Amino acid sequence: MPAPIISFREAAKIFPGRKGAEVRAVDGVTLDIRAGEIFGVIGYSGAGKSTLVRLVNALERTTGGAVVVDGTDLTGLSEARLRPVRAGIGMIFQQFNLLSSRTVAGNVAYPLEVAGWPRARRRERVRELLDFVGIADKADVYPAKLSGGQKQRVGIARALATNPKILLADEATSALDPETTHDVLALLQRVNRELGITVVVITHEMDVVRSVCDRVAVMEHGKVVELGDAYQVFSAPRQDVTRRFVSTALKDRPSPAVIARLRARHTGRIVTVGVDDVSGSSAHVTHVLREHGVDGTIVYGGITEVAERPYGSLTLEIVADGAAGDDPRVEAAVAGLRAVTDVVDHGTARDPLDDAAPSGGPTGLLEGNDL
Ligand SMILES: Nc1ncnc2c1ncn2[C@@H]1O[C@H](COP(=O)(O)OP(=O)(O)OP(=O)(O)O)[C@@H](O)[C@H]1O
Repeated sequence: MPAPIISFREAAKIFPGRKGAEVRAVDGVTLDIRAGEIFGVIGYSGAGKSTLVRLVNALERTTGGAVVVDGTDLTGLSEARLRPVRAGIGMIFQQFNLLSSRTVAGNVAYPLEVAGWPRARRRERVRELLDFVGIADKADVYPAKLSGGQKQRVGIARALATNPKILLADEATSALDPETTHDVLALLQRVNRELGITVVVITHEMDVVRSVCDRVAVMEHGKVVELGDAYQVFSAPRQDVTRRFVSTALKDRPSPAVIARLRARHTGRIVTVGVDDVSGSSAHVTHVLREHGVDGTIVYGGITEVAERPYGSLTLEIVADGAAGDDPRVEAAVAGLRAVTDVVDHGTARDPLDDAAPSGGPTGLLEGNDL
């Protein structure tokens, strides 16, 4: 297992609040972020995500516990001793934080000027960075003339200028439309894979975690309440807060209202089956239906990717001989499906079932998206 590049050890940040009350923004977090991964921190507003990540570059100092970055314990370090640690960390922001009085090239050159790079090397490096992020043609343009996606590319180029080992992305795509979000996330993936940079992504969007994160920590009230591989967290969320986030990113499960409409529209047996790359691949499902001599028509659902692996569910209307009504073959097919994947049996219009509990396969079923 790769060594951690960032370790939180019972890390705490308590702010003095109003009327002597205190705000426990980060409340005893113990967590390792591994070198080379894309790590997501997700939580609702006020959960403590930004504060946690600001402890990494000491924009905030801990009030308890420790944060160790690339082997250096930041606790009590002087500003001078923090400087080399900070030089190894780049950061990008939701609002981009570009200097409006400087051109794109000027913005990217800024950290190099601060670090004392000579002019010729600066020029070369800026060109290289703008090429990497795909906006070489905008070098002489001012930020006001750029789209949000282009501004974030400048932010990324600037953050990478001095070759950091870690990139902190604080809601970096929250101000962007879905298509631009996709492009910027793809760029962050290249930063991770091609440059070997550890990326920490703070977000309130589970879709961001779904598309790029290897692992994820879910924060609530300053604490990490769930931690794991993104795929595992999606397929078997343990906490309510995590389930709520997961259901915002996976729209494949029919809500009770949708199930009622499906039952009204289709006379056959309505069954939702999980699809993943371990147990319930759609090939297995098709095979079971054929084996029992029944037909399955897809009436709802979707398969997407979580951490680049297939995940989702299909809701099927299962009938034997094209006829509605009880048939032992349908019953046997549903039992057969339970042997290969997780199944929720919604029954039929005449005989509805409310089989909300997960059953069958190895992973827990997600609950409906009836939020
Ligand atoms: N400088 C500060 N002084 C006092 N309280 C603060 C300060 N910074 C953050 N907090 C409080 O700490 C808690 C956690 O804030 P934080 O910004 O880390 O949460 P977050 O999960 O990043 O939320 P958001 O997405 O809204 O920024 C909140 O209650 C916030 O009001």
